[in-house]
Amino acid sequence: MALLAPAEFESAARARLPADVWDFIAGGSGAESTLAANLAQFGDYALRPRVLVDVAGCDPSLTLLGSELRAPIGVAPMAYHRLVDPEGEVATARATGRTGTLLIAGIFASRTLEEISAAAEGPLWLQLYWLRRRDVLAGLVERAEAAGYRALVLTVDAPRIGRRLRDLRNGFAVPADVRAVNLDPELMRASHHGDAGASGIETHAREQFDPSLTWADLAWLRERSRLPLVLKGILTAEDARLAVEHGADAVVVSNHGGRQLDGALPSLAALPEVVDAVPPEFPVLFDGGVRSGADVAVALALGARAVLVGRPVLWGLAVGGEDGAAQVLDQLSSELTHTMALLGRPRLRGLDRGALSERAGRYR
Ligand SMILES: Cc1cc2nc3c(=O)[nH]c(=O)nc-3n(C[C@H](O)[C@H](O)[C@H](O)COP(=O)(O)O)c2cc1C
Ligand SMILES: O=C(O)C(=O)c1ccccc1
Repeated sequence: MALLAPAEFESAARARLPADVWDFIAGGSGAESTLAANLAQFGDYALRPRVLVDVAGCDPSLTLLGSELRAPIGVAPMAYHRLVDPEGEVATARATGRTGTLLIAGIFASRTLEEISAAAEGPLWLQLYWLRRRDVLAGLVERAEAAGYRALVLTVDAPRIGRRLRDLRNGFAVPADVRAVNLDPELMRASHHGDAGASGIETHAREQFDPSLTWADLAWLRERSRLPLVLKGILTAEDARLAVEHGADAVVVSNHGGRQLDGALPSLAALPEVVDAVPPEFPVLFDGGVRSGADVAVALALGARAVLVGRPVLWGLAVGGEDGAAQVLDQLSSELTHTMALLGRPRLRGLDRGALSERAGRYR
């Protein structure tokens, strides 16, 4: 049966993946309360459609930090796309190119930065974790610039990895044939050895991530690159202001898809305070629980400039490789256009809080 909406790819993907890989992708940290709340929070909002507005030229295109997009939609940085498809990030890059969406490749990509950029027709950004080995980080930044990546996304919500109980129970280890090929194998060794009580991912992050990173260190990264710097994992007005003060070019409101601090506020609940804390033109991106074009519209109406989508892209990739990922992205983007038309807001700028009705826990 045809899969007609992003959410319909979930069970099809699950049926195709080994149980421990499924758990790694689907899971969150702790009791998974933040994971669930990310989805549930969209239920606080309903759309307020205006009628008899000319929507003949509905247009969701935009330029974001110099990157031209056909829709305000990007693929959130995720490790190891080869866990779900043999072509991995190369397939994802072709899918974003076809759909005019953004790809944020992860530092733990399972294809080289150069292979990914050769496959990408559209804009490409690179996500980084702050490794203890700053020389390795500097090398990656240099390679990214040379390969045409257009922004750096530093993930700031992971001084250590969240306690992901599914991965601990499964003793999840990254399979030997799926590798973070942009990093020295020596740095990645722990990722491939899970056992009951310790996932490979957690051990690896404990060894390699620098938990002493603070705001003052950002200058080091700034000095090494002229690319725009995006901070991913901001959930409060206080940190949004600090991000602006320390020269970030954008932030991503995110709780890492419920995979880091369990009990953290749902991403959508944090969005308005972050938007209100930054200057009017400062780009605020959003991720966490976006599963439909209507969800995209809600996040945009709350002030996000663009949204990132995580798990649904891996579902698409697992089900149909490049075509599957492209279908998910295409569906999100055409659902958004459809929503804008029926909502009577044919322009992204017209999507504001007036498009929403808010009642806690009421609508879904
Ligand atoms: C399998 C998987 C791997 C991820 N790997 C990373 C990563 O390496 N770096 C990062 O910043 N975020 C990572 N994330 C978090 C995503 O970038 C994003 O914040 C989250 O998935 C958004 O929520 P959603 O899946 O509900 O759309 C990962 C998420 C998943 C599901
Ligand atoms: O960031 C993550 O969520 C994640 O799953 C991950 C994967 C590899 C290394 C570190 C974190």
